[in-house]
Amino acid sequence: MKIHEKYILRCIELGKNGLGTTAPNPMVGCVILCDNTIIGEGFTSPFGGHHAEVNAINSVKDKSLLKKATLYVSLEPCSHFGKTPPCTDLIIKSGIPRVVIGLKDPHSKVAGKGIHALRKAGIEVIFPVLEEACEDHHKRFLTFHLKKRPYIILKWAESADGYIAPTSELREKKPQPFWISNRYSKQLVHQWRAEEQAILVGTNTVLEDNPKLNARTWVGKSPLRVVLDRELKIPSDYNVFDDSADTLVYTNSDSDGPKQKGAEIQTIDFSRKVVETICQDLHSRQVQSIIVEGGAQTLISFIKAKAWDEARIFVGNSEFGDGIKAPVITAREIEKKRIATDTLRILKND
Ligand SMILES: NC(=O)C1=CN([C@@H]2O[C@H](COP(=O)(O)OP(=O)(O)OC[C@H]3O[C@@H](n4cnc5c(N)ncnc54)[C@H](OP(=O)(O)O)[C@@H]3O)[C@@H](O)[C@H]2O)C=CC1
Ligand SMILES: Nc1c(N[C@@H]2O[C@H](COP(=O)(O)O)[C@@H](O)[C@H]2O)[nH]c(=O)[nH]c1=O
Ligand SMILES: [Zn+2]
Repeated sequence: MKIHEKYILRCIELGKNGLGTTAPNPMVGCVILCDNTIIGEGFTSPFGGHHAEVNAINSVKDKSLLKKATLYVSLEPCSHFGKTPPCTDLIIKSGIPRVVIGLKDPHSKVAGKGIHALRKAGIEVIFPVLEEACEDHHKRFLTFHLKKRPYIILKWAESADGYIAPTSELREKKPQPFWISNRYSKQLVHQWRAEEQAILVGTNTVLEDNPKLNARTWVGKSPLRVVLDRELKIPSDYNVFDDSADTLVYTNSDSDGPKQKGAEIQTIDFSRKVVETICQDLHSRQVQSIIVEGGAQTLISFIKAKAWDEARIFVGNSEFGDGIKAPVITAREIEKKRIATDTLRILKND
């Protein structure tokens, strides 16, 4: 591996520390190298805080070394005033002579302007380096800006014979999820929930499972719970309206419906292109990533609309024989691994 690639990879590793806290900012990583020694490192602080470049420069003890250092960063440094001043100004002021950038920023406020500002100041700029790996790392941010919708992760658990739920006779009367995957997978799902900004489920899933949809067995913020409820029939004492996370309800009903405590009720037209409408609305709310957790009808509507980027499928070891069929999906499998008794398959929609 070439030297620049090695340090851009390190930037990606550092950037991962920002997963779940930086959005709508990208989770950037930054390394400062002098005489083959790392003298500073940083990653994006939680939203509103410092960018990765600022944290990396601040971490350098002997600032005089910056005059002969190289700064590596996974995404083009910003050149505009957002919540914080432009990183390009700080890099130029610090006297760093060389900057290596993984990927150009697609954000209309940056898009090459950062590179231009650095070069104009006489800094040597090298880019792109490990562009594909940086694109993958910044997939949420890129999808949001380029496709004008959140990065969409479909997730479900299916039995060994391909069902997401058994027949209603097999289920208990009381609303609760019928578990297919094991408790290790369940905790992993809570980790995933803490990594994304929102989670969406269909009406039947809420009525039949009364799910909590939070990240209660993991550290971090629970996502915004997004619930489809065309006729506002979900009872207001259901778990999705508890105070463990915010909730947004998409409805077609202009009647007042039950008064869901604290939940935001958004009326949309359910008669056409529902998935596209939801994607647009979530984009306007600055939601950069969402997990769609089911049920089958909801997942299938996202698959049909080609509105998905990744599918994470747990396959359990029990067989149901009958029930609600899991969605059928064909895409490139990027990972397959065992989680105790479960198999986890991750597919990518290229
Ligand atoms: N194993 C697993 O991973 C999971 C299993 N499940 C199980 O799945 C079952 C529920 O699945 P399923 O019956 O398919 O129901 P869903 O949870 O997908 O809900 C379907 C309903 O949601 C509304 N809806 C969903 N998508 C759209 C859309 N694009 N446009 C308009 N309305 C939409 C409609 O309600 P309306 O008709 O009122 O307008 C529709 O009837 C439950 O038994 C649950 O336990 C659920 C999640 C995950
Ligand atoms: N049954 C099933 C899942 N079901 C999903 O999890 C939801 C319950 O979430 P919570 O109330 O927060 O625990 C449920 O409504 C459905 O969306 N998930 C899985 O990983 N494996 C499983 O076997
Ligand atoms: Zn910046």
